[in-house]
Amino acid sequence: MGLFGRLRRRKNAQTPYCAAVVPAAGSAARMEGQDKILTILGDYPVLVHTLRALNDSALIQEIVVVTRGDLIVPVGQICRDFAFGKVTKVIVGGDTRTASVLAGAREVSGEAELIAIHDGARPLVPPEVVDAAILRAAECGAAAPAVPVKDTVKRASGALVEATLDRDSLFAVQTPQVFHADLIRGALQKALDDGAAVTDDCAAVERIGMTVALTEGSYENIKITTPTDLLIAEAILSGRE
Ligand SMILES: Nc1ccn([C@@H]2O[C@H](COP(=O)(O)OP(=O)(O)OP(=O)(O)O)[C@@H](O)[C@H]2O)c(=O)n1
Ligand SMILES: C[C@](O)(CO)[C@H](O)COP(=O)(O)O
Repeated sequence: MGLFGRLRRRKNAQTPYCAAVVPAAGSAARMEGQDKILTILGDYPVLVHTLRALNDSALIQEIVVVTRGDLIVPVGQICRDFAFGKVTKVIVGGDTRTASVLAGAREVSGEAELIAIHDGARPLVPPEVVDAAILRAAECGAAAPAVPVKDTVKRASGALVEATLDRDSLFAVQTPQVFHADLIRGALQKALDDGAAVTDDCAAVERIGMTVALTEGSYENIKITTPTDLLIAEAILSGRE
């Protein structure tokens, strides 16, 4: 039976077994010297917020954390200290996000039919965003949360505008991006083999001709990329208390 046939058959049954892969092996080059994975947000490291959101999801059965070699010990300690019982492995990632995600996707258990890839640097993902992406991927094999872009977006050459893009068709994509396990392993391997620089996992799937469904994201599901994002994240967190 084909990839999507197997998933469709389960549509009205239990949600397929879903493993999360958390890429947290980046170098945080845009953070002006702060290590964004371990930096404190509210009372806890960023990664603690991220893992708590995934560990608490009833639709996620196991979690593989991918980190840098120099962070293996502190990250492992965090998983024990905070009793994240679904974390089965903490492994070392690669030079690119794609290599890190693929390393994690290869370490999930054979039971996993779906893999939800969620940036370690997106600590504020709401539970309904996680659920919606997993449930949609269970139906169609590939899904990711997104929000409509709020700015007017220009295409430019240097500092000269070439065109104003149609905002109604533009979305900012987030994580978790959820895929059938074999599909994402194959797509990421092909992207690496081809030397294709993809900035998200959907792009690896798109480039082999597969369709990705979008689900409702959240403007609070920001990625900590620059120091300003940490300030915004603190404000979002305070608003939740
Ligand atoms: N080789 C890499 C690069 C990135 N990531 C992870 O992918 C997520 C999204 O990447 P990004 O925000 O770009 O993180 P960094 O690569 O650390 O940031 P920068 O590009 O500023 O160095 C982060 O959780 C990051 O740790 C990873 O696991 N392995
Ligand atoms: C995967 C991602 O978070 C989706 O928005 C994003 O593409 C990562 O990109 P970055 O280049 O690592 O910031």
